[in-house]
Amino acid sequence: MEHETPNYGDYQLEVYLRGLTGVREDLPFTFAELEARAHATLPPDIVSYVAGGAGNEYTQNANVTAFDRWGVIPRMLVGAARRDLSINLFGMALPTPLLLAPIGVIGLCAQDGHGDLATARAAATSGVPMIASTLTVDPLEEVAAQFGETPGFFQLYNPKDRAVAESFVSRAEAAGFKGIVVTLDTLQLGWRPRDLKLGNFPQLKGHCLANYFSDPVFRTKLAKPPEEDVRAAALVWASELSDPTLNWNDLAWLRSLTKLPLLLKGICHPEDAKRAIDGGIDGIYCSNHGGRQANGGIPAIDLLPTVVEAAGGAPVVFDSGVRGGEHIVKALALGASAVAIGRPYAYGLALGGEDGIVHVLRSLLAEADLLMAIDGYPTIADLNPDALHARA
Ligand SMILES: Cc1cc2nc3c(=O)[nH]c(=O)nc-3n(C[C@H](O)[C@H](O)[C@H](O)COP(=O)(O)O)c2cc1C
Ligand SMILES: CCCCC(=O)C(=O)O
Repeated sequence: MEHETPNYGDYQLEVYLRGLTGVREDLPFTFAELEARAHATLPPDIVSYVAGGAGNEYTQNANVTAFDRWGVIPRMLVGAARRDLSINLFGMALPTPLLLAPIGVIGLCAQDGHGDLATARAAATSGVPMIASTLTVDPLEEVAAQFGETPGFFQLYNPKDRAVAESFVSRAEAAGFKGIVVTLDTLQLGWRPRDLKLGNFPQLKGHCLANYFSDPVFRTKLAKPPEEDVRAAALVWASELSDPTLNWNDLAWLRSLTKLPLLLKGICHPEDAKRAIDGGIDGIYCSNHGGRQANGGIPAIDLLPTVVEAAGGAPVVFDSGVRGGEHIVKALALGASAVAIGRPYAYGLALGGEDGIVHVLRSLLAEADLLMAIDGYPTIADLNPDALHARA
């Protein structure tokens, strides 16, 4: 059978031959180096915001180390010369199992302050869909215009005023987004000591609110337009961004927002997953927000298997702690339908703009693909819990 996707591991050869292939030789190949160099490049308040997590960051760090509990069991001579990493998500044929997680300040990780547009272009180049945050620097229509053939998802923070939510979703539909992600774990902002210490919340300075400020329904709430008084507009935004009273009785209303595939982000309990699917939600997004929201939580990967089981075959997107190809392979083996990348691409953007994101994605895919080749799992369908050994 002819495989549609390339062997992503071939990036290794391109890198070795970089003098001939034009690969950027100045970009890192490990997360540790990516992070260290991005932190040295970005302004300190952005480093604090992107790198920081809730409390003493136990959950944030455990998200990553929890993957070490699992080992991929090598299988030999299974015929893994060609791999197929393609997936089908809500009827969309995607070349890879990756997505770009919504990152609210991604705009500010780019030198020109338009990182949303660079991310959208990287999505177009790589075929990895971007989940654009509500909190983009550029209006969602301008972000979507960069997607090319790659489908995009829009992430909604459900605002207090339902008319604002409806406005965002209808704008996203009109702009051509192919799915909506409603984030549930940020009804209140977490306790983030790094930012507290700096008195740092970028949005309160009016950063990354241009999409919000471009919304005609939101603008009706402002005494003066943001162009005249950005501080006052940011304060209205802060009070309106999220409805902390949202609850399961609102599920039917959430469902009624769109006919597009609808996912709920932040679901980590099997009963919540079941309730969402029973209520007509199309997919679950299992995530603990990278440990930025609640400290003392369980690493998200530990909760993925029961969420997958409860979702009963509905797609489950996973993020939180994915730093390398092995993490992608393990999340897929534990039942994720797709894996979203968070901080690594923000750092790739900081170091190399659109090229930096593409490099990070290609590196992650190469590492995952070579692991599947070497350990004998040629397709994503071959990855299941039997591929993993759990250390006690
Ligand atoms: C700087 C930053 C901003 C974020 N903004 C959003 C956002 O606007 N909406 C959202 O649903 N999640 C947001 N997230 C959470 C990510 O979508 C994702 O769940 C998280 O980054 C995964 O953790 P990891 O990056 O440690 O792998 C943000 C994460 C970071 C690091
Ligand atoms: C009010 C939430 C801001 C964006 C976000 O999700 C994050 O910083 O993690």
